[in-house]
Amino acid sequence: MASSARVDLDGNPIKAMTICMIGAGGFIGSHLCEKLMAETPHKVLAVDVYNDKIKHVLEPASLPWAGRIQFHRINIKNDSRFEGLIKMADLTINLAAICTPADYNTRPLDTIYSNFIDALPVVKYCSENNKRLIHFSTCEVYGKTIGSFLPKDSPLRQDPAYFILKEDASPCIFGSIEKQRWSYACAKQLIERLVYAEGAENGLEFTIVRPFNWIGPRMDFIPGIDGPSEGVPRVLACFSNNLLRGEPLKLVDGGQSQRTFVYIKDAIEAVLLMIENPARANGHIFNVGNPNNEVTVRQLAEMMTEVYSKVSGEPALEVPTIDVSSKEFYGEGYDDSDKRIPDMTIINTQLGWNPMTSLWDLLESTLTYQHRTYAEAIKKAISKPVTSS
Ligand SMILES: NC(=O)c1ccc[n+]([C@@H]2O[C@H](COP(=O)([O-])OP(=O)(O)OC[C@H]3O[C@@H](n4cnc5c(N)ncnc54)[C@H](O)[C@@H]3O)[C@@H](O)[C@H]2O)c1
Ligand SMILES: O=c1ccn([C@@H]2O[C@H](COP(=O)(O)OP(=O)(O)O[C@H]3OC[C@@H](O)[C@H](O)[C@H]3O)[C@@H](O)[C@H]2O)c(=O)[nH]1
Repeated sequence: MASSARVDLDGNPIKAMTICMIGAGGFIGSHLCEKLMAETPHKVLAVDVYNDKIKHVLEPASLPWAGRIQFHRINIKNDSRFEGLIKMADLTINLAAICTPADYNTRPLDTIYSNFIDALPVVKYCSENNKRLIHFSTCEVYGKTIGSFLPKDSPLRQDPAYFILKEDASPCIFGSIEKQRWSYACAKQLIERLVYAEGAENGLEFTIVRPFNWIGPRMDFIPGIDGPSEGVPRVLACFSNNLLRGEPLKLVDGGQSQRTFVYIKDAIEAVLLMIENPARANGHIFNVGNPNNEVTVRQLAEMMTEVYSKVSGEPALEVPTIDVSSKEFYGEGYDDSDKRIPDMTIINTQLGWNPMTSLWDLLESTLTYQHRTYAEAIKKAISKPVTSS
């Protein structure tokens, strides 16, 4: 429940604010809207082209927070009405982006436009109107680790100095231009530099967030159910789809890449701290991830298979995974980040935030949600007779 006695990390009362949230209808936006409505007195001007994932927060009118959230169906690419919303707000949060790897090498122009060009007016309007901005970047701006360039048997590969990713020290290492996978990371890096420069030269109050694989309910879509049958979402949804359909999980290039996964609900706590502690968050770039939840993609597949069997009551497949090449799975121009462990010093020091949820626990709650939400629809889709055209 919203309460007027809420205080920030320095003990000062938190004043209710109006937040313009662009990309509010997506995975992260939906969780942030829920949190802001259920636990704070803030108002949200929610901007997106879709609202399916936040319908339950917008309706019915009897919701306890009705009147504190408004949905504006605006495509920021070609509709400048959002400038008015930024002017009405105290803070703008920009989440809008194309952010699925299957798009980076196959739709590089859309990817670059979405992550750089379309974000430009948001930064400009915030700067010109002296409005605070929280901009969502990505851990992909780090690209590959320095350690990945060392010989395979080099003992230095075990040295954290060669793989831990630090906001203020690590370089951004991308592949060649033909590896169009990096179109996204490069566009995100340039918009980060622009936001930073607006802060340095024009006094823009900004915070940049670098999410490290946030996962949980409502992430992306299940192909053929609530998204295109040929679509390729991020790994959580790809593997969920395989499990729901009783198919082996596809391991790209052997599933050797490593990731750290953080539960969306933990990560949202970090974002709320940024929102409500501007003095501690402004001018900073924050890694937001869980360094304790590191696995290879192969280990993730094995764990998801075990957890899904537990929550669905269905036996695991005898052959739970198959290998596919990245060219076959993603097409020409794909490349990968080898390893992503966030350094947590800055977010610990500034905001005292630490993630709480283990990978097993977050998969258990997420796959319970996936099973409850999609199992029936998948059963129906599979049992439909194939019609010849
Ligand atoms: N989920 C993660 O782990 C993760 C990791 C790194 C970075 N990020 C970043 O966080 C942000 C949000 O990610 P997400 O996982 O919620 O993705 P998402 O795709 O679920 O959400 C993005 C939302 O932005 C909206 N959008 C895109 N273009 C728009 C436009 N032109 N006008 C209006 N709305 C538009 C989409 O409709 C979508 O609802 C992105 O900037 C992404 O790059 C996310
Ligand atoms: O079915 C699949 C899907 C994916 N994968 C692999 O799983 C790993 C993770 O893939 P994801 O689709 O979750 O995406 P990545 O972690 O590579 O990038 C993500 O990172 C941070 C954000 O900016 C973006 O949301 C996205 O770019 C990759 O190595 C990918 O090749 C599989 O092995 N099988």
